[in-house]
Amino acid sequence: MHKLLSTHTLPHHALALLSAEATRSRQQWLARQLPPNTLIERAGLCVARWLLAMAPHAQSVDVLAGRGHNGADALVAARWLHQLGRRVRVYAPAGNPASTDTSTPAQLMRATQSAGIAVFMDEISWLRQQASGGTADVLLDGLLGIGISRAPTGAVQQAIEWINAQSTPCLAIDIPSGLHPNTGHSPGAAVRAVATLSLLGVRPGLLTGQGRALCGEIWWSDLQPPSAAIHPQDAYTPEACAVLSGDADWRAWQHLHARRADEHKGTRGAVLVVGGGTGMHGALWLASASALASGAGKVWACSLASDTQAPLRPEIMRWATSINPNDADFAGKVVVAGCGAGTAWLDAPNPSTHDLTLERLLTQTERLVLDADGLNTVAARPAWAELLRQRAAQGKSTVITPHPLEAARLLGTSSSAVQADRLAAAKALCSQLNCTVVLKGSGSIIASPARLPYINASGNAALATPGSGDVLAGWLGGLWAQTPHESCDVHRLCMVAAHWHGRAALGHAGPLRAQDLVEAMAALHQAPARL
Ligand SMILES: NC(=O)C1=CN([C@@H]2O[C@H](COP(=O)(O)OP(=O)(O)OC[C@H]3O[C@@H](n4cnc5c(N)ncnc54)[C@H](OP(=O)(O)O)[C@@H]3O)[C@@H](O)[C@H]2O)[C@@H](O)CC1
Ligand SMILES: [K+]
Repeated sequence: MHKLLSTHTLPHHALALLSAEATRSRQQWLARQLPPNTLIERAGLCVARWLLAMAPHAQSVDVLAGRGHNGADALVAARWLHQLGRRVRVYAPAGNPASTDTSTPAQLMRATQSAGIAVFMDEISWLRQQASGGTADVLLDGLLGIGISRAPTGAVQQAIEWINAQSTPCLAIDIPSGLHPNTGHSPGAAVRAVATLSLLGVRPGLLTGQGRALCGEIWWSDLQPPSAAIHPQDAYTPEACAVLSGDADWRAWQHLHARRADEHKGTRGAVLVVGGGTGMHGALWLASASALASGAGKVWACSLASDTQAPLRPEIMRWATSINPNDADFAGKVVVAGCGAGTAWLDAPNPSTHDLTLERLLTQTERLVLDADGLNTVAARPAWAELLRQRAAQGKSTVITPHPLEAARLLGTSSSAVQADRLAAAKALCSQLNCTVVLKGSGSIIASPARLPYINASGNAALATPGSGDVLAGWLGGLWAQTPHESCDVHRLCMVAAHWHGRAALGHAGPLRAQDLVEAMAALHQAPARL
């Protein structure tokens, strides 16, 4: 049993994630090699141990069991907890299985009743029992697992709503009931747990969309005895559908790009940030300050408005081709474009103010991070979307960093449709625009052509503040500028930048204001390892 994620901890290593379908095939593969019901018995014992470790004080446990195998896990756990002297009550809202039902969950239900555990089959008797017997110390959610096929209705829906109305903490078996294991979307009512124990691997839905908010702390178990040959749970598992980022990749980037004693600013790359339309200079300055704090050697900021204010940091150079004619080409620079750009590129730009039209950036830059209003502009101009799409074939690299609404505009759909399946949306954008996509939001997704998507493990609601996305775009541009072309894996680089961004918020109750976020990220630069 391993702790994967909490408000104060992140996974050390990247972890391969399994879809519900891949989990089922793994389950069947394991079941064929073991005596009947071994996995369910292991799962139930594992859940009981976990509950006792999470709530050692708990003397009474209310177990909610559905009619599938998630409920079966709950019933095995109930039996163990009962044997260990806890007061256990079971509520099975789907009712008594038919006497002719020989399925494992039905057999376990009969065994639970024969073991003398109090089992309630209807809501009225359950609520009466609550009123007379008092509340339990902890709730165990085994209503629905990865077999969810629709939004919960009827007695199951009511049981979910009952759980969420209690002040008693709820621990979820495998997945909070009602949450979709692959998408992280809940089509209706879903349990809000304080912790979730994922079984036989981890599904992506726990880690993106509503998953992080509903799961609480995330734990997992491969259900293998310690001596067993473990099915490899690393980033190279062939059945994986995505990979969760870990600290190790982030640390490795820092190790590989540590500053050597003989370096100077010219060896740390150059970034040009373009944005800051009228009234939105803050976004430009935040992205520029972030690129600078990431370690980039030279940072220019180009404002798309004429009423430019002083930059946030004196180290940042102002870009105007009339001022710096020698710097007027993009060679060797990473360009971060769009932060606070507003509609500057759609309204006919004034060439005397700047000559950085979006068309020019799309056709001439070698390495481009397109953010915010740069994306809204592309969404509004199909011809520019086509220019973006063609960049890969011309050997130019592009990263786009949309939030769900920007992604929806690019895909011609709604943000709720994007949020209903974030992995699919990121992959669709990636293939539509032939570039790397960082889909922001809870559990950011990084998708690149022909690569397994990453889900970012770090980050929390402290980052849900204005300017936070500008900081990410600038930091990403800064890291990219410091990574030599020949060794640059842009997909991985985006994961490192997103992980770094979220890591700065670890343990913050929030809100983390964007300027403070830049400083918090800068504080995470690490000294090179020593002997
Ligand atoms: N088998 C094993 O060896 C192992 C299994 N494991 C465990 O099994 C879990 C998967 O079990 P599972 O496949 O039985 O699905 P599960 O999630 O319990 O529910 C299916 C039932 O719910 C019903 N139902 C569906 N949607 C509904 C809705 N919205 N509202 C109401 N009802 C709804 C559905 O009914 P139906 O759609 O058929 O009408 C069906 O009766 C997995 O998450 C893990 O905990 C692990 O311990 C490892 C070993
Ligand atoms: K559950």
